[in-house]
Amino acid sequence: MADASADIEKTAQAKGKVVSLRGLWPFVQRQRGLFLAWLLALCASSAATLALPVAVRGMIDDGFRSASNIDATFAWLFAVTAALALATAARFYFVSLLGERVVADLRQRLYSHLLGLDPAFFEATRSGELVSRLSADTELLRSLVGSSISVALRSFLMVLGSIAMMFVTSPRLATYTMIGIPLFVAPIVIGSRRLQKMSRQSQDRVADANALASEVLGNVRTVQSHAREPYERGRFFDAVARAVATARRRIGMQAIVTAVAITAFFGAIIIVLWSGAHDVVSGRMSAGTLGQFVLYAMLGGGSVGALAEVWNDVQRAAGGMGRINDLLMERALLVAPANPTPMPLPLRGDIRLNDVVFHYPSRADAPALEGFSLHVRPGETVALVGPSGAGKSTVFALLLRFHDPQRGSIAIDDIDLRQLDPARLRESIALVPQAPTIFATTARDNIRYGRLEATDADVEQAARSAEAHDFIDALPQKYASELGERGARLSGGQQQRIAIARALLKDAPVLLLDEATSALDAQSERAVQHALENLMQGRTTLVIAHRLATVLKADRIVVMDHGRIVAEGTHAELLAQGGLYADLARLQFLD
Ligand SMILES: Nc1ncnc2c1ncn2[C@@H]1O[C@H](COP(=O)(O)OP(=O)(O)OP(=O)(O)O)[C@@H](O)[C@H]1O
Repeated sequence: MADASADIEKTAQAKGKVVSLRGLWPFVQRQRGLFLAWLLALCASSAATLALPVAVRGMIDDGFRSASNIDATFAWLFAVTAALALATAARFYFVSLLGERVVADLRQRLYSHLLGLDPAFFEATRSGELVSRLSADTELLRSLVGSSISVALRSFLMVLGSIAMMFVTSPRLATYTMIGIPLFVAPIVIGSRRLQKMSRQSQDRVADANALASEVLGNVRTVQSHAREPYERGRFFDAVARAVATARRRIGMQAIVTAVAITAFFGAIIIVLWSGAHDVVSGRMSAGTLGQFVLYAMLGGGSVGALAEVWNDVQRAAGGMGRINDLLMERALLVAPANPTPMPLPLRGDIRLNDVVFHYPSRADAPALEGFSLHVRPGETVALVGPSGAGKSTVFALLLRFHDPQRGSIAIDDIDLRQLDPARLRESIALVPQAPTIFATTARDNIRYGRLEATDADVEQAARSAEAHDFIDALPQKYASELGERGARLSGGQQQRIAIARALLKDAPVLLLDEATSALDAQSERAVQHALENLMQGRTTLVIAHRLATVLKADRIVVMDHGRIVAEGTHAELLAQGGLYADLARLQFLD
């Protein structure tokens, strides 16, 4: 949690190669109309800006000669200003909308791409990281397309236009200005580089403090149970103080750079004015022309500044796009074959694991299943028991085709899972996990997750069979009550019954049940057990068993250890054999 928030803040500062932004082009192309409208408005507003100094010269040189001249030049000035206002408004509108649309499109595509990736990908990637790609990085791109690129291109046009117009206005002054520029710009560039580094350090310090706060607040019970509030307060205060100290150095540097920039900018203009004033006095140049030149110089200088400022944003957005590109390049491996075998209807629910060898991608040295073979007949209930890490959950993961085994095969109704479309396969299997997910929505929609088209009556029917109806009915808004973090909190047993109701609605022929290890009170236990019996009726069931009642009811018990089956039989047979099962039973079921 702490890591994730620090990641979000730190990665958002990282810069990337500007070529990564090429990945954005297809998204911009899909908004061709808006893009062209923006370009047109951009050209119009740039032309109007560049026309302003010319209008000002007309005003200075001719405007004061007669009343009619005054009216004409001021009308011209007004027209240019009006054109500038209109074109700027249009540019702002088109480019902001372009930014919103491009990023909405990118977000949607990225999200649906992520949903299609393999479970193995999600095991290796933290969800906080993905959320940061979807939020912080796309936000960077929104401000890039919606503003920075526009500012960059406009400033670029302004720099080119101003330089050209400076040469048109006074080649001599323009040449001097060009020669003088590097002398003024060099200290600013050097200062800005240092400033950037300091600003990164300062952001890192802030991120450190935030990461610390998020870790402590996320685990506040542990902190309070150790009475470590003063200690944590001290740590946070130190972290904040470090952030302020770094920020102070940055602020000092920024003040100096600003002073140098102002001196360089206005100093240069004063020098140009001074030299131009001599030209005006000696009659080589009109006062209006000098005014025009100075305005172009200011426009050009200001635009260089804007370009430098925005360049930082462009590089940061490039970093974001690079990371998004990497995600978009991820390919799912567990996809449906070109011609998937259709799921048999009705599915009998015959399951066969044949000499399966499997290790998780991140654990090549440690096989989770080693030569594992199991046949579960249609309608049979098989209980998997074994110590922690024996490979029980892995059997479930392989049956759902979250991974493919490295050796051996897995078949349902004698069809190899690899010949099926994974989505169709998963529709035929209901999983009731140990800690079910309760979404932040109503109780009704939480159950309906099992079958989206189920009617309210179906949902209630499922809830009754899952022994969930009574407690839902007792909630303030009954089935319309919000659950999840901000809604009504449910007990472990109640959550399980919601999951059981979901599985009942799904009505899949194969059931994978991971019993909760945490003990429920006797009443909840009975309710859950009863709900499960309703659910298991007529389905092929594999259950990771932690309760005596479950193993007693199972047709067969399979004892696993180190990824292998070490014993098989009924409870009584296995107890009689002694060994691992007898030990486990003593610890788990019979205490
Ligand atoms: N996503 C994963 N990535 C890497 N290794 C994993 C992963 N999940 C499980 N393992 C490893 O695979 C082995 C089998 O784990 P599995 O979760 O199947 O055991 P289990 O019998 O279900 O244990 P428990 O009863 O504690 O849930 C263990 O050694 C475990 O560390």
